[in-house]
Amino acid sequence: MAQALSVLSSKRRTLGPLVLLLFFALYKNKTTITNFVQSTLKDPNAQQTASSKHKQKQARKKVGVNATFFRQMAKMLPICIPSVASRETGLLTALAVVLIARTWLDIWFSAFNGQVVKAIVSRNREAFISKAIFEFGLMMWPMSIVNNCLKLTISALALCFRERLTNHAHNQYLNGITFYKIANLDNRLQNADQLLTQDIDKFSENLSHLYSDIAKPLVDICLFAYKLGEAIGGEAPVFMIAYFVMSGIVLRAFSPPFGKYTAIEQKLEGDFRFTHSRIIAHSEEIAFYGGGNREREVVDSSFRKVIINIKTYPKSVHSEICQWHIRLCPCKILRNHDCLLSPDDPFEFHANSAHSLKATHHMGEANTDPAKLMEDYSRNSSYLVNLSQAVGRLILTGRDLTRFAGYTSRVSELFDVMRDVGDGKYSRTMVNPEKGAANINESIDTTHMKGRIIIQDGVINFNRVPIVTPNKDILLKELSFRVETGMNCLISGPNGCGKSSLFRILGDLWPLWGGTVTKPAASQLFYVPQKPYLPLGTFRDQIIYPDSREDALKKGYDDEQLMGLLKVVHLGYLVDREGGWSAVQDWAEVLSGGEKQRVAMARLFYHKPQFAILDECTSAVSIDVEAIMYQYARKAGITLFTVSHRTSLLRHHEYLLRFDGEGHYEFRELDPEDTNTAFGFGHGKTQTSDKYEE
Ligand SMILES: Nc1ncnc2c1ncn2[C@@H]1O[C@H](COP(=O)(O)OP(=O)(O)OP(=O)(O)O)[C@@H](O)[C@H]1O
Repeated sequence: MAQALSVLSSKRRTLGPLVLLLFFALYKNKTTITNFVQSTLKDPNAQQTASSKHKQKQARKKVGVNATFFRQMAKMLPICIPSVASRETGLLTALAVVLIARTWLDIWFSAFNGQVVKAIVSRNREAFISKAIFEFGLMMWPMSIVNNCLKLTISALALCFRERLTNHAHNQYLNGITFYKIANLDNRLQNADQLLTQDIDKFSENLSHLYSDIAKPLVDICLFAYKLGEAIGGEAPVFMIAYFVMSGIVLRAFSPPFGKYTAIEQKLEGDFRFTHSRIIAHSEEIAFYGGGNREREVVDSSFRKVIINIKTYPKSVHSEICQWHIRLCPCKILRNHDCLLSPDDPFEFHANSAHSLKATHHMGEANTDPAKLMEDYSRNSSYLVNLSQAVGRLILTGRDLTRFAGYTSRVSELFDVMRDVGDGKYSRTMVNPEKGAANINESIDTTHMKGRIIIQDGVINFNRVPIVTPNKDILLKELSFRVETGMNCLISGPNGCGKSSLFRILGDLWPLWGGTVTKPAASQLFYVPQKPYLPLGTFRDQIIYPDSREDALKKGYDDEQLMGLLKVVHLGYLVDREGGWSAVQDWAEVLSGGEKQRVAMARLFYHKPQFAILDECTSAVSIDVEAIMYQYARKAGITLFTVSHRTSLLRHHEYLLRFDGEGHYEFRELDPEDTNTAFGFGHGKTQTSDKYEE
């Protein structure tokens, strides 16, 4: 009874933190309260704002420990732990063993503490030396080994999770042209690079910690509660656990939406990183324009958003309240509890210890030996502190779990988008013409589209194919033409009329909305853009990309053969200049614009496809070398589609496909002398860009 009264009196002290929490919750929810007051006063404007805000809120995804989180985890966990016989299961088991060992050592340490205190109080020199020096010295070894094993196992587990998730993500991201679709068709993900690198890493690290953060306190609670029950009866652990459960519920109810904050934080970090990546990618252009200051504004503004988000987010205030309420407050209460008197006050201790232990000692008669009482005090106090810390840690893990939900939401969205895009579904925000300029989110399922593809060698045939952008803008209602091997075709038209779009449809980058496309297999179509892509690797890799050296040798191309191709494009000098075929450089920086375009043409000759699409890809090449390259292509049996405004190219083509930019086109045989109609001269929108011909 005395104990119960004491517990009640201690409870008063918990009101302080609860009041603080209430204020904190009111502060946090002030927007909600304002909305509530406004709607109660029936202000129509306020109501409208509240309703539109509500719609916006609904539209925004809720990130937290909810049903969605558990669904997402149910999909992610099998990726992280693929089977019972996996490395991860082994590490999880090892971690469980280490955690139990750690708790066992904590229990040993609590008992040891008591014995050392007893030795000091009873002035037993021998016991003190054997305990404090020998036993403690001996136990330091397993303690440090267990602690290190704990850290090592957790980081090994995080690494395994990261490896699994990253491999899974790479398999999906680099499967076919998923990476292109994510960047160009679907606009749900911004900065996929941040998701694939940082977010997966953070998710893995948090997941591995979460396991130990949940498992360790649970083991601690069971063992320390049992030990404490044995020593002083069941009331103290029961009261303590009840106190913490209540605190947990209150803290959980009033805690800020950590999951949402984490998701926003990661997105802003991704945007910030993107601003820097752009500076690296476009350093030359920015330097020529002297755009350093402008870029600085962009980078600073992005960084400011990151900082403001972190500062606005009352993480530290909440964390302090939690720490105080959960860790320190109960310890203080329990220290003041009548069974555990202040050791600073030995007289009071002596006077009250017998009564206290009698009241709380489960084992029956209290011992009045001060040394024994001191030992019990020290050991039980240690059990209590450990128990309180374990329950406190478990509750704080709830907060970490909410933050973890933020990473889970981002990584899971990455996997969802990759899966959708891989299945031919994409979603994008489009301008809704019926509702002014309002943006709408539209999901497009390309698997239900009516377009048909027929694979056939030696021909490209478009039969009533609409040219439609991913935004569903119709550039051309129907396009029909047929080109067979040997019929080079020039494509002309004003900017933005859909020339490149035609090839995106031909190359399966964009969905086919209707009609029939007949074309050879993908390996027999080759695309050469105006700005050629130069991969990481050796100079040889630039010519044979995406083949490896082994592939090239299998096709009969050794370095000598490759040199033959380089000579066709007048680049034979480059091999010596750059240090040989195996030299590795940042080729995009080292080569000039014309050299890059000629490397791309050498690559075309190496692959020798049936058809090639040359999209303004010789704009920086001199006319004489350009002519040599076109003649070589014809000899090699490569049929060309050329997008260009250069009149010098007319003689290399037999057919013309001309768009007028207003939804019309013509397909006809080409008269090499007829430069006016070929390029639509006189048409307001058409322009030439041939700097070499003047
Ligand atoms: N990923 C995309 N999403 C939405 N619209 C796009 C996308 N790419 C291009 N477009 C739009 O499609 C239209 C046609 O673009 P396309 O690149 O085919 O033009 P083009 O005829 O090749 O122009 P240019 O001669 O300037 O290269 C343009 O209005 C462009 O804005």
